[in-house]
Amino acid sequence: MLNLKVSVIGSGNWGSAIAKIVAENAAENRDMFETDVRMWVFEELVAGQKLTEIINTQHENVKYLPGIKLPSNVVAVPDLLDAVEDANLLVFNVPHQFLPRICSQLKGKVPSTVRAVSCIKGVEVSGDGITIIADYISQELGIYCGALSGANLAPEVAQEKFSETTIAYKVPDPSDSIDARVVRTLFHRPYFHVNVVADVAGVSLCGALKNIVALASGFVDGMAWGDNAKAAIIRRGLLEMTKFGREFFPECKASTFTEESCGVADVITSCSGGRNNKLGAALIKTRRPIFELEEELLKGQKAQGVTTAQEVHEFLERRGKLEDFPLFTAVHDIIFSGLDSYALPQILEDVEQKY
Ligand SMILES: NC(=O)c1ccc[n+]([C@@H]2O[C@H](COP(=O)([O-])OP(=O)(O)OC[C@H]3O[C@@H](n4cnc5c(N)ncnc54)[C@H](O)[C@@H]3O)[C@@H](O)[C@H]2O)c1
Ligand SMILES: O=P(O)(O)OC[C@H](O)CO
Repeated sequence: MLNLKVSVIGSGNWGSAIAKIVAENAAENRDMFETDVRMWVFEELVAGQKLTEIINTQHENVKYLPGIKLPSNVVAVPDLLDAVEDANLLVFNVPHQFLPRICSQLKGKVPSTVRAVSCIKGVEVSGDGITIIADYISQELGIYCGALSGANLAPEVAQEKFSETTIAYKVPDPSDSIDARVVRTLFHRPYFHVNVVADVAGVSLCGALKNIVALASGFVDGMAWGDNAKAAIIRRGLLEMTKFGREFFPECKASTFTEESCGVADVITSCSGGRNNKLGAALIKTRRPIFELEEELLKGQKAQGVTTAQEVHEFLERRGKLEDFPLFTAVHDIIFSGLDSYALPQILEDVEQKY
């Protein structure tokens, strides 16, 4: 009996869907996990009632994952430190811009034997440095952290429609009771197939960078340019994603970008039904400020590509590499500098020979 206590940090669209999966598996694998799964909720009032109370009584996150019944062993907890107390395994799942504050609250309060998996799609940039989220969590909290990322639109996963995902997890200590088998057991479902690999950097970068590509594919939708243009954006986006990985994270495996769910598959799904794609299209159609549109369209959910495009742009600029990533640069400039999206073919043509 391992009796591992699992806590999910985050309760948004994906946070709630992942808490559902983890709770289903905790209930079915009592030899490995404690049945109750705590889910930290950033407390807010919904129609005058605390969201944690609604989740714990109605078993539904009515704001961020409406229409989906959560298992009764998902326990919503408003206090972050209460949510992680005595936990053996932490599952991080918040929009990445909120992570630094969460980590600063947890710093020094989590034993080094605790293990973590990050489901967050983003990066941390400071100065001319860039850090994948799993490493950021490891550095801030002094614990090992792996990464989960895949072609996983949360509403479809929550409705138990078939999808696949990739988990990068390298057991940090051979004596660990939390190994790849335990991690897979926690996340794998008949409708949610998990493949465990070792490439934490590759899996993390795929998840972060595809959101920039999805914004560009939204621009294509906004201009009604059709499927050929979208395929071109996907191709160029994948080239820039792999080039970025090769150049700044040489430990990445090329096969992660092509063979795993977190790679090509996630680019395809995000460029079809994702929030970043939707926001990119709305931007081109309205030319309204992006964060205003995000609030209006997503109602509290976040499109991570916007902040990631800003962060990646800042990093590339400091490194003098903007010209080597014309699509990433154009996405930033279309959102923040008023670049005309109709210039995309010209921009991409000018640099074609660089690949
Ligand atoms: N939604 C999806 O389909 C999906 C799928 C795969 C991966 N992801 C990734 O998962 C991560 C989490 O996304 P999500 O969809 O669960 O979130 P979301 O977009 O639904 O964001 C809303 C969440 O942010 C929280 N929040 C708002 N203000 C906050 C604050 N100041 N501090 C802390 N939390 C605050 C809200 O309480 C809510 O839980 C992201 O990196 C995202 O890219 C999302
Ligand atoms: O809705 P998006 O654009 O945040 O994408 C959601 C998931 O990352 C798709 O895998």
